[in-house]
Amino acid sequence: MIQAARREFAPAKLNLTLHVTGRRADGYHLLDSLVVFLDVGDVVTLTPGPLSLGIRGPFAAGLDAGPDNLCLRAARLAGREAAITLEKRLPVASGIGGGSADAAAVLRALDAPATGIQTLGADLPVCFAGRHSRMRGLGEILDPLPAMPQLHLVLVNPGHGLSTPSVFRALAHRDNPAMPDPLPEWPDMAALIGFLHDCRNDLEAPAIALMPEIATCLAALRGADAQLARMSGSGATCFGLFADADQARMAAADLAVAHPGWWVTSSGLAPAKG
Ligand SMILES: C[C@](O)(CO)[C@H](O)COP(=O)(O)OP(=O)(O)OC[C@H]1O[C@@H](n2ccc(N)nc2=O)[C@H](O)[C@@H]1O
Ligand SMILES: Nc1ncnc2c1ncn2[C@@H]1O[C@H](COP(=O)(O)OP(=O)(O)OP(=O)(O)O)[C@@H](O)[C@H]1O
Repeated sequence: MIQAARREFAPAKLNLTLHVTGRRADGYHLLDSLVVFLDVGDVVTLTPGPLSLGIRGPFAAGLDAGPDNLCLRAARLAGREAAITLEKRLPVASGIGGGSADAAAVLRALDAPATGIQTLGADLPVCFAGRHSRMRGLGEILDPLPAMPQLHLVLVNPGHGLSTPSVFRALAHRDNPAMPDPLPEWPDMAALIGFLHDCRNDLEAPAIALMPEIATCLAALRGADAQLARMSGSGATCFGLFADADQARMAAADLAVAHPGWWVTSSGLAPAKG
């Protein structure tokens, strides 16, 4: 059992790019992705007590607190007991890694080692490290990114979850080109955005085929003057990059008014980890 209470932020994960470069015999896909962490996220609090989970917050209703919840699976993997409270602020099954972020936060709060964490999900290693990374392999090969300029983001989710396996199954071409190696430096946001325009999220087209509203989200971000709009992960959350924090905040406010059923928020990057 843990000795003292711990509170841990579980930042949203964003795939600025997601290239699917192959598929293994076991059906898992090889990825090449720029992954960054945001200043929006869930919060987990652990207090001494037998293993338990309570969920509150705006997206609590969409999530089961049973034994399959990734917070409980993470604690069991670590072999530790704690009373866990999850403040669910991120939409569930939305391509921004909520479950993986929560599991990683529980493991950090328990000072658990990284051993075996990928059994909880392909996004676990990057979320556990919590560092802006180039992520390859199935998600286990991580290289820190060159210094990132500050980004001014708006996240938009159409309000329905999307299953990751079904998006991978709907992918038409599985052998797509990787990102350049090595990656260039990005001295400012313009350089990064120029680079991102030459990259892709290969899961965007299959996700749109399954949930056409994703295309509406992307069009709305572009209509709000985003310099780049793209889907994250296996969707359905999309992000727009804006010129500055004020423009991002104003675009988020306008989009929220125009689309009351959507989850809309402005965000910056989480502070870089050393
Ligand atoms: C798409 C990403 O969000 C990109 O960051 C992640 O790779 C998905 O990570 P995750 O949600 O932790 O995914 P997991 O729970 O491990 O896998 C869900 C399902 O996605 C597919 N999957 C996932 C990762 C991967 N490299 N290849 C895959 O084919 C598999 O069908 C798998 O059963
Ligand atoms: N703590 C948790 N938070 C969110 N989802 C969880 C959690 N525990 C288990 N799950 C299950 O995991 C599934 C994926 O949820 P999650 O929010 O991690 O997806 P995602 O944002 O699409 O992730 P990714 O970007 O890694 O594909 C959901 O269907 C949900 O039922």
